[in-house]
Amino acid sequence: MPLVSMTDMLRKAMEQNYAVGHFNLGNLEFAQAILQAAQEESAPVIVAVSPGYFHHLGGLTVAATLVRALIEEYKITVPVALHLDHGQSFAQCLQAIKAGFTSVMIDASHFPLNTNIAVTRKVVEAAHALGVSVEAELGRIGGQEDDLYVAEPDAWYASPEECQLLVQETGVDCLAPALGSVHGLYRGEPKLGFSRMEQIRRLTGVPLVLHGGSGIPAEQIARAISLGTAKINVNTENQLAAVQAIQKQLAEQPGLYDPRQYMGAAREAMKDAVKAKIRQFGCCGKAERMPL
Ligand SMILES: O=C(O)C[C@@H](O)[C@H](O)C(=O)COP(=O)(O)O
Ligand SMILES: [Zn+2]
Repeated sequence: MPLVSMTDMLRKAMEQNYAVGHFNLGNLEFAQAILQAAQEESAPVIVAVSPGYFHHLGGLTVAATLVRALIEEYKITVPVALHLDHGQSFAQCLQAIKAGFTSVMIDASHFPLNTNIAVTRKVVEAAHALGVSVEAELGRIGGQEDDLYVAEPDAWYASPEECQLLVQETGVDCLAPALGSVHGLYRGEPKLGFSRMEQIRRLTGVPLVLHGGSGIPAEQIARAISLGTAKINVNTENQLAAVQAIQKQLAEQPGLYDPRQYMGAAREAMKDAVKAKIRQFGCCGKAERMPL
């Protein structure tokens, strides 16, 4: 089955009130777990690679080749989009497209709005000419730069009017507005900006993306989906599932050294974690089967 862009899968998700899971690729076992879970749940899925992992994975071409090979080997028939996560520049987005990615995110959110619009528009023009979907970001999603947000609390929540302008001026396929979610573990209860989310959905009309999808309570996920969130990014929960499974194996068998055993346990734990997210997002059974 060929890889597909995110455009149709996200439009359908928004119309039918569910979200497609975006899961980041950390190594071989992540790829295996994500693809097998999606296939077993009959769900479209987004496999994502962020720049911090390029070196670890051996580069973008290795990541793309790995995903394509596993799709063929496992006879995956659900739609799979291969997505560049948090792309940092026009050049990096082109590099991903050249490597075979079918979707890119251009994260120009740290620039002033005009520059964000200009960079995003350039990526959209190049990507759309090749049938590749584009995600943009506005505002700043917390995580490693938490101190910045203490100094600039408004940056946690994107302005609906600026989101409208960004979408109108660029033609992006989906938008990740900062709405109080953070990457990694939450310190306390997440406080998503639902009224802004509703306004942004109304003003932009595009599927919305929720970054920092790990650790958000189920009722907030359901509410976000009801307000137009059609893509939810998850990484930390899969990483935790993997490391906890490895720790358990090693605690039970301290002399263990065969990676098939401890990495196999990690893969099974991630597969269960991905399946649970797919079900929580209402995406189970939503795949239109693709030809092999
Ligand atoms: O960790 C990465 O490199 C990717 C993440 O930024 C991803 O885009 C994301 O939003 C996942 O958030 P998490 O579930 O809080 O790790
Ligand atoms: Zn993210």
